[in-house]
Amino acid sequence: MEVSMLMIMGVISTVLVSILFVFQILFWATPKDMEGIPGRLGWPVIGESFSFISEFSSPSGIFTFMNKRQQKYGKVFKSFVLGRFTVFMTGREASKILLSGKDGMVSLNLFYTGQQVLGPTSLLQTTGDAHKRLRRLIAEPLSIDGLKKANFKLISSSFASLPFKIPGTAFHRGIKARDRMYAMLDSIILKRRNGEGSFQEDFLESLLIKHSKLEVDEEDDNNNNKLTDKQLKDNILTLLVAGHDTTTAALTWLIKFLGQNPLVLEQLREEHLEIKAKRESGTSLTWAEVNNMPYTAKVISETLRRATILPWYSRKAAQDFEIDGYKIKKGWSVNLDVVSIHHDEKVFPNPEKFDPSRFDSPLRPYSFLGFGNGPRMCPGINLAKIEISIFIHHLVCTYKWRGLDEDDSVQPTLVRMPRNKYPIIVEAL
Ligand code: HEM
Repeated sequence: MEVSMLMIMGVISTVLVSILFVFQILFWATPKDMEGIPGRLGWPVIGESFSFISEFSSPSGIFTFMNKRQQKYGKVFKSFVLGRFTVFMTGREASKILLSGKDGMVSLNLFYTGQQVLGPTSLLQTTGDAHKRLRRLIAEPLSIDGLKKANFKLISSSFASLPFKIPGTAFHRGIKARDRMYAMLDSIILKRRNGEGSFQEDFLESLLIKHSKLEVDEEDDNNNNKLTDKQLKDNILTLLVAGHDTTTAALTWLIKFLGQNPLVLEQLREEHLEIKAKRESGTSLTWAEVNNMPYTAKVISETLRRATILPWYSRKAAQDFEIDGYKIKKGWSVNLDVVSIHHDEKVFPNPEKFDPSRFDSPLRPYSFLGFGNGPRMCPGINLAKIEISIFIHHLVCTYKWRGLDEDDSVQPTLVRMPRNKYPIIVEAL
């Protein structure tokens, strides 16, 4: 049964893809409105996706792809990548317009597969006032005050790229993983509501106590402060997905950059050994200590600048607007090229160098976007910084390490990560 279903679905998909292919070859052209935007679309159907993906995995990452085209066409150019007509843009002006979300100018532009896996009430799928409300409710336990109480555990989940829900595909596995996560959350929520098991003061508990209700009651004045179980589950999943790969990638790049920059490591270690020396032996790091690690904070920012873990921020124009003299039309996919912003020589001289002292004095807004900016700025910023700071403390106080494979290529996934995952040999100091 499973095999014949598979075959039928395979044939249907092949026919559909072939029709799409022929259609695209026959009618392949820039959408009329986009003609005024410089740039080229590349081959029918695939556009410039091959060079996009192959340059994505090169040591300088997507920067080469962007830089070549910016030299030729300027800060705003069009392309066709990963199945979409897209306008790429860079610079502080573009960041301000796309990230500040002023006047509802843009909305988030998730791929179809991401939309399916995350569920309709995820923070990433809502816009405008609904988004603001969800952020207020979901992000509160992630604030510094919330975190002081919480013991938030991150579990991995998966995203997929090709939209074929056929057994064996990444998309299918992602949907299955999502369903397993929902079932797990259902059973945990039920147990907690019935008071079964030991009480746990964690992120889920704080959401359940404060916000959860079984159904939205239109008559209830407090409605605005409550979440249904569906909204709770969609958003816990969203936080897990958004928080897991980003944090692990940041830690991997951090270890790589520190290994390659012994002077930075030495200065970082000094900061942490000093903190450790002042602490009574056997006690844990305190909030006051984590909040007073100035050099560590700069090392984290420089890691996020140099690695640019999320290399572009994707939006959909919610209305017509103009940027650098080009008219952007409602419905277009517009991507902010963050790698170029983080490698702008005027703001970050010698941009390839790993140099935390760049953050000695404050930068102009929208020059550094490690956690984004505006209404969609990362709500996990505090949690991520705390996790990384604590990790650094134990790492540099206890261990030394060396890289086993200095291959510099990058994994071609949405979250930038060294392709070899940077294996190391660790020894006690
Ligand atoms: C080093 C780790 C992290 C980095 C570099 C990072 C980076 C970012 C960036 C750049 C954005 C904005 C993207 C855009 O404007 O399109 C973002 C959004 C987001 N991040 Fe993070 N993040 C990290 C950790 C986390 C953690 C730990 C969580 C959850 C606990 C999290 C949850 C989210 C969510 C839910 C959004 C979407 C917010 C919205 O659309 O309103 N992130 N992150």
